[in-house]
Amino acid sequence: MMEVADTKDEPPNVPPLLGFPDTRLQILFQNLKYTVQVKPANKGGETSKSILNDVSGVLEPARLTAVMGSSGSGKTTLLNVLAGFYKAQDRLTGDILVNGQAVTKEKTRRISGFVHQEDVILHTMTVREALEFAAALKLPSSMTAAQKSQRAMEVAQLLNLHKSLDSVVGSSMIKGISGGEKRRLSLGMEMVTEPAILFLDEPSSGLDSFTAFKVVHILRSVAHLHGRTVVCSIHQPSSEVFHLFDDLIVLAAGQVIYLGQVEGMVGYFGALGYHCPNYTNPADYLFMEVLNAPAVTGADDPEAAQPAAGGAHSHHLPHLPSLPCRLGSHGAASHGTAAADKKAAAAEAEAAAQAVITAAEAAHAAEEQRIAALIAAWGGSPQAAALHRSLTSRRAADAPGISRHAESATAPFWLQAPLLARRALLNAWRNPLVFRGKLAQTVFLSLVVGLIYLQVSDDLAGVQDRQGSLFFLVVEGLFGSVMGILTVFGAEKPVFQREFGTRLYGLPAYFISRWLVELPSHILLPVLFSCICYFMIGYQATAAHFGWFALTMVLMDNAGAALGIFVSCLFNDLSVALSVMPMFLLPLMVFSGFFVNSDTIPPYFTWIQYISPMRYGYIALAKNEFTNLQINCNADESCPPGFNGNMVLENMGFASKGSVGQNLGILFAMVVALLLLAYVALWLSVRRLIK
Ligand SMILES: Nc1ncnc2c1ncn2[C@@H]1O[C@H](COP(=O)(O)OP(=O)(O)OP(=O)(O)O)[C@@H](O)[C@H]1O
Repeated sequence: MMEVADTKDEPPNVPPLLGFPDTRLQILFQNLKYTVQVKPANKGGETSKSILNDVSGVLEPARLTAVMGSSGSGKTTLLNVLAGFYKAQDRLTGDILVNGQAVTKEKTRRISGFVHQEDVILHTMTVREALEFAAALKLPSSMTAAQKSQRAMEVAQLLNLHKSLDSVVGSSMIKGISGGEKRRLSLGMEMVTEPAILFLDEPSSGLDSFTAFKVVHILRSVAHLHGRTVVCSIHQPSSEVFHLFDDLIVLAAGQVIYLGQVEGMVGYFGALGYHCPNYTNPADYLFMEVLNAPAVTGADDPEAAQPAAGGAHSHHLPHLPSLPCRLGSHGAASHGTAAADKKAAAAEAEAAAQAVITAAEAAHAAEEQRIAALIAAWGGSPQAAALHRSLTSRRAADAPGISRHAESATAPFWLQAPLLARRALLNAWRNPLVFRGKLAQTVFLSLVVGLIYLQVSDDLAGVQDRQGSLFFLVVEGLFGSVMGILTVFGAEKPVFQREFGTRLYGLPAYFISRWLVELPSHILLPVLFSCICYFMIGYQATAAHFGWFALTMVLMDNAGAALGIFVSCLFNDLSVALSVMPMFLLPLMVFSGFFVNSDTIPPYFTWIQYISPMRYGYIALAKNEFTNLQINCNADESCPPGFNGNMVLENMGFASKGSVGQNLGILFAMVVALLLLAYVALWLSVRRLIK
């Protein structure tokens, strides 16, 4: 199958992509079996599901290989397995060798690029930015920024994206580039480096036939001119596109039914009795005649229900009984006759429906048998025997190994972090509603709380107002920021997971840059909040008191943000994260010292108060406000003699709970701990992508 025999013209205007070394990698896979654990809906326990079964083959460098098969036949799974994108808990047996060398998932990722079936690109980026971002991070550091940028533009030109360079990618909410342009952009982001192996899962889906032809032609050139190993899963290509491929792997029910040169496919299945009519697209023939039996075209046509001549290829549905077609009876029929008629009609309809079900089941069983026969035919074919001999001899032959040039570069942290920070800033800038929403919420809530507690009195009623307002502020500081970040971070997580999975950047650079970009808003907004409500409420009016107050609000906001990131990392689904958030927040709130005096908390719940940021925030605010506060009780209020703020703190159980500074120190440590937990949770959520 696999010598480089090129009889087709290369497309005229494909520039040589890069002066990258001509590293040629051959992938050999033998007896691959891949099984996943599935939890059937509405049933307990897990069951194993076999997806690939005894799949063997070879993918040659400088060849363009198509993987074809019906939907669900295992094409995506085969590409994922070969490219190292599968979960550690799933079971893969068999061998995958690259240039004769066994490879880890991580190594495979370093020597290959993968264009996934779904395009996941940050929706606020423009086409230019997305390509330049990929080029800046993936191309070697020996290239200058200008060279990387030029490379990105070359790829844009090649993929006909140059007219949309400044359009944003867009999302379901924001109109951006078209689906086909998005597909080409995903391809371009991988092609900037021209990896030694390029896997593409349905690169032409969503493209018109001319663009699909152009894209596949480019892939063919990349393979032929630069010695790359290019493998695409593809659905129903046009005849022109089909003939651009060199080699073909056909899968059915997770097994190989053909592997060889594209040109040999029709002859192979023809020998099995699947005749390809003249002037038919071979890909259509494969899908319509070989992979799927044609349905009955006319149930009443006796010829259509007969097996095809030759017998090997008889796969029509059995003749179905025609359904009764009754017109409503108008006239003089008696009630009794009508009821009997109705009953007979119902019985007839039921029998007909049953016959349809039985016929469908029989057709399904016949179809399974037919596919099993195709699998067996391939297993016993001389082509498969030759392939196995060749695989065995190649394994034994001196393996050339993988040249280090084949491994794509990973940008260092100092390059990744600023690029990610810049992108996050641009993202925030282009999502102004998020910031405006937060600003409006800050101003609105600070005015509301300011107006509710406007100029608290210094009598006993004022003590209650101070306690209530301080607790409200602590809760608002945490809740507001938790919810804000949970939605933003949760929505962005799929992009991070995809980019991290394709080794665009590492977790430290992403996490630190993302946090640093978030940080200013988690400082400025709580300070603004404090400025508005502090003086409206009329707390102790000294610079030191205000300073501690604002610092507490900043730390509460940051604790909320860190908690929000932590929870959004724990759950892959944003709606789950949102719905479980109260479960985290309510206990922290209840045991913060406002609802239950901290000295009277039941012993089995005491630990919760120590992990509640709201507790430390509330103690800090209460101490800041009540320490040495003069309270002037009215004549009608029953105050103990010498009643003052220090006695209020005694009553609240806070007198012995450390100074304002100490509580803020603990709060700061909690913010750091929550950020570390969030980092670990994020790492765990993506670990399966690389382990
Ligand atoms: N993690 C999984 N859990 C359960 N079933 C899975 C899993 N991954 C794949 N499958 C099943 O394995 C089969 C092959 O899936 P795969 O996505 O590889 O098919 P495909 O040929 O690429 O299909 P399509 O052309 O529709 O994309 C399907 O029946 C699919 O439902």
